[in-house]
Amino acid sequence: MFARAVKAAASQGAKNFSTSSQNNVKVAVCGASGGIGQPLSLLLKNSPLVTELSLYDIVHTPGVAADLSHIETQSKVTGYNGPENLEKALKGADIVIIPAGVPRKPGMTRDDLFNTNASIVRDLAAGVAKACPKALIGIISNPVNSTVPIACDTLQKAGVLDPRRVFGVSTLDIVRANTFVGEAAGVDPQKMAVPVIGGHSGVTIIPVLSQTKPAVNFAQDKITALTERIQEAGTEVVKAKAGAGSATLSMAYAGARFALALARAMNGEQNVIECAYVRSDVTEAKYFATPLLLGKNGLEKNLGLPKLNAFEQELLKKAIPELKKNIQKGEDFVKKN
Ligand SMILES: NC(=O)C1=CN([C@@H]2O[C@H](COP(=O)(O)OP(=O)(O)OC[C@H]3O[C@@H](n4cnc5c(N)ncnc54)[C@H](O)[C@@H]3O)[C@@H](O)[C@H]2O)C=CC1
Ligand SMILES: O=C([O-])CC(=O)C(=O)O
Repeated sequence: MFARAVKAAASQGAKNFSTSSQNNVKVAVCGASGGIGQPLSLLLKNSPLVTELSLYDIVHTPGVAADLSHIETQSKVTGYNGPENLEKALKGADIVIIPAGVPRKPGMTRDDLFNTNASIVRDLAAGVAKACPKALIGIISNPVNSTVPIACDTLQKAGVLDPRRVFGVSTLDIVRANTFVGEAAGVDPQKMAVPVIGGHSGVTIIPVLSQTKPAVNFAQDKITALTERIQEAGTEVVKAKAGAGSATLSMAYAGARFALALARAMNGEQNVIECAYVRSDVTEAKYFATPLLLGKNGLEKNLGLPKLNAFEQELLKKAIPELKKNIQKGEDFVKKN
């Protein structure tokens, strides 16, 4: 089952950007004026799968919306500025993607963003609970390991949580793994499918290089180096941007890939598979990323843990305590606030 899933996923990265449209799909982007929000909205505007694009931010949204609305694709673009307009922005949304919040600067961990981003994600999730409780939600804002539990518990407090509809977007880890492993193996990265499981920070990112499709055969020191590069790839970009933020363009690509996978599944396409960070009982951690079969209501079937070799089992052992700590921190925040 898992091998078939990974193979199917291999063809999906490219497909996401080219499929023709069927049903109406309204996507709301919260944080639409930011470094990720703008190029992500551009990619969504360029997709025939999206029929309506609602842009929300606390600044600059009218300008971003006016700009995008001149692009010669069919979707309608609207812009909403400020918390008083949040519910209007979200009304009728089928998919809500959240890249709102501050990014890292060199020397910071993703967890250092918690104090600012926790309340941003909580307030946006509360808006979703009121305006579009059935929407599928993709959370990009860091620290994802904690912001997903925050969103879930906020929806739970409002009495509308359906855990199948809430996803932490870890697609950039898969995109990077496909690129780095493809480059090392001499395979077109678009044809590479590397499962990446766990969470979205440092040791919680677990690339499963023993289960790539096509299979690759590297010496252990190469596997260790590739694993560490995938785990630290976000920091690689933060350092290279030298104070000007973190990954935005590759994240916009990854966010669009994930949002359009949700849209394709909503439209009834079969066998749409992506890894994402969700409420899970696959490991001891209450939230965990694994390959997921997507359907009309979001998570249709969790495809579970891929087969792990001894090296990957050690990675999993290191990830679990850190994940549990990050999850607890998010849950405590919602209890206290
Ligand atoms: N999941 C992942 O793989 C990745 C996650 N990220 C995270 O995405 C987030 C955004 O990053 P960037 O776009 O580079 O930051 P940015 O600072 O360029 O943009 C953030 C946007 O959010 C807006 N915003 C702030 N508070 C808001 C609120 N209450 N409601 C709506 N919008 C609000 C800001 O006005 C700004 O336009 C960061 O937390 C970053 O760490 C970044 C890269 C990858
Ligand atoms: O590293 C960061 O802060 C942004 C991020 O999550 C990534 O690029 O994977």
